Parts: sequence; structure tokens; C-alpha cells
Amino acid sequence: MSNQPLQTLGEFLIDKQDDFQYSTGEFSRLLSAIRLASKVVNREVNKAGIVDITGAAGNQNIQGEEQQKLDVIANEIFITALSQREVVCGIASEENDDFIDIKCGENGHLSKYVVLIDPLDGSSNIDVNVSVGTIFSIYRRVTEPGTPVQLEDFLQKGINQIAAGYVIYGSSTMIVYTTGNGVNGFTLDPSLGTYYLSHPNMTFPTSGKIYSINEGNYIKFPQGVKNYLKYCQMEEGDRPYTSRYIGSLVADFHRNMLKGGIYIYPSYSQAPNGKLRLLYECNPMAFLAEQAGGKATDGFRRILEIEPTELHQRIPFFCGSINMVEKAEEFMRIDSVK
Ligand SMILES: O=P(O)(O)OC[C@H]1O[C@](O)(COP(=O)(O)O)[C@@H](O)[C@@H]1O
Ligand SMILES: [Mg+2]
Ligand SMILES: [Mg+2]
Repeated sequence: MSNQPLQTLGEFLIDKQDDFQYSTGEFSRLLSAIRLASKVVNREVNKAGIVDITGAAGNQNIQGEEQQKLDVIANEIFITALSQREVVCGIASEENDDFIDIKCGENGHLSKYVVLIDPLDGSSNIDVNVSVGTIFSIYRRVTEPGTPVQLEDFLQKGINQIAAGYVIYGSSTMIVYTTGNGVNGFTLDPSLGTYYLSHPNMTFPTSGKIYSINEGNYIKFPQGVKNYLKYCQMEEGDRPYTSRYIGSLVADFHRNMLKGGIYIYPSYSQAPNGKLRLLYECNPMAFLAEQAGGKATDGFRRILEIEPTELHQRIPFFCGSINMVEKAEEFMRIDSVK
């Protein structure tokens, strides 16, 4: 570690202001709302078990998934932080059936940004003290400024994102984000409540030896995925690869970006479009992956160019080191022409 004083996230935003293709002030306030919310969620995550916020909340979200108490708490924290600071005119969340219109400023909807969010990713890991995360995706609205937001403000292709990122609540808490000028990671010093630039210019190694997939569903996978897994496990060249699956997309992605690897959540019989949601999981992670020199597809198509049709639509997800994703796509193509 150099003895250079680490730059804070706030200083980084000021230094990078000429990189932004939009007004820095608004973006800084938007990111500081996310920063604030992440610190509050981090505090909640760290006291889970002391205060009864683990376990099921007793209801289901629109996806038919059992909401965990921390899913609901994190959702309320992020929505409150983003609404109160009047930095967005609309929010769509995994935990809300419909998008939320944020009427800010006496003249209506002053902000031109909408945010899509997975407030707590990796919910199944909350009760067992394993890393979880938050994922966010930011767009400029496409409908008339000053009017209520509409569904089309959220159903934008991933290539239109102006920023995306995640928070990982792990052995340390980090914010990793991109505004289209590379990927940078900031680690929270909890004693000071300050994020410091700890991982400048994060990049995916072009190859890797780690594959992340829930092999419990193996027998239901498409043949192309089965053939790729066999390829990973064969004794040949730099193989067999290592299987690592945390069960939190953010944590598996973060490890793969640092060490090289591929994350796959494919379609299978009970989930013809896979499990992950396009708008607030796959698009932001795909933007980060590409900005870090990696790749993200549905096995065939670039994630960022997929035309969304529904707020909570799911999509198969292959993401990580470019050589590994392209090898997996090769097996998917061979299987698809049979
Ligand atoms: O338990 P499974 O089916 O392997 O799914 C694990 C995947 O589901 C997720 O938990 C879905 O995200 P949520 O927890 O936000 O619903 C991912 O983080 C993770 O990669
Ligand atoms: Mg998730
Ligand atoms: Mg979630």
C-alpha cells in the first residue's frame, strides 16, 4: 500500500468532473444519495442477528420470491435517500411491482435521471453471514422533462445507461461504479464513514480459471451449458478450472473481476429466461463488465443491446472474462444449430 493519502470518493468526483457527459453537480448529488444509503444499509447488514432483521418478511415480491426483512429495509433506505434529495424523477426497484414517480421541486420533476435498483442482492445469504450487495443503474429520462415519468423511461436498452454500479457488503464494504470512463472501486472506512479510492481502473483479466454457476440445476441446463462445464472440468491445458459459487451475483462478479472468471445463470426448464432480471441486475453488471474489458451476453446476444419489454423481465446471463464468455458462447452456438 503506497503511503500516498488515498483520494476520497468526493474528491474523485470533483477531479473527474470533465469526464462526465452531463452536469457533475447533479451526478455527484445522485451518487452521494447512493453513498449515504449504502452506509445505512451497511450498518443494518452488520447488525443482522443482533436486531431481528434476518429471515422472511412474510410476503412475496412481484417475482413471487419470499421477501427477506433486509430486502424491504434496504429498499426503503435507498428509495428514501434518492427521493428526499430530489436527485431523481423516478425509481424502479426489484421490490416494487411498479416504478415510482418522484415529484421533486415545486415545479414538478426537476431531475432528468431515473434509477433502477436491486436494493439487496443475494438475499438467500443474509441469514448465513455471507456477502450481499446492492446494484444500481442510472439513465437520463426520455419523456418530457417536468412531467411524471413513464414506463418508457425505464424500458431503455442497457447501452443508454449513463452510470451503473454496485455496493458489496463483504469483509469490507465497497462501491464499484462506472460512468462510461472505466471502473473504479472505493472502500468504506467505517470508523470515518468515508469511501476511499482503493481499486482504480478495475479490469477483468481476459482469461480466468474460475466458473460460477449453480450446478444444482445441472440436469436441467441447456446442452451447450453442460458441454461448457465438461470443457471446464477436463484435464487439458490450463484446465480443470475451479468452481466457486457464492450465490450473490455481486460477490461472484466482484471476485471474478479481480481474479478472472465467468458467472453463468442460464435458462433451464423451470426458468426459461433464467433467474436474473435484465433491468436492475444484468444491464448494470454488463455495463461494468464491458467497461472493465469483460463481456456480458445471454449466451448469444450482447446484454446491453437487448430491447426491454417488461420492468421485471428475466434473461439468461453469461458474464466475465472475455475469452471465457466467448468459449461458452461457442458451445451454446454449436448446441443451437443441432
Ligand atoms: O440461489 P440461486 O438460484 O443459485 O440464485 C442465486 C442468484 O440469485 C440472486 O440472489 C438473485 O438476486 P436477489 O437476491 O436480489 O433476488 C443472485 O444474487 C444470485 O447470483
Ligand atoms: Mg439480485
Ligand atoms: Mg434483490
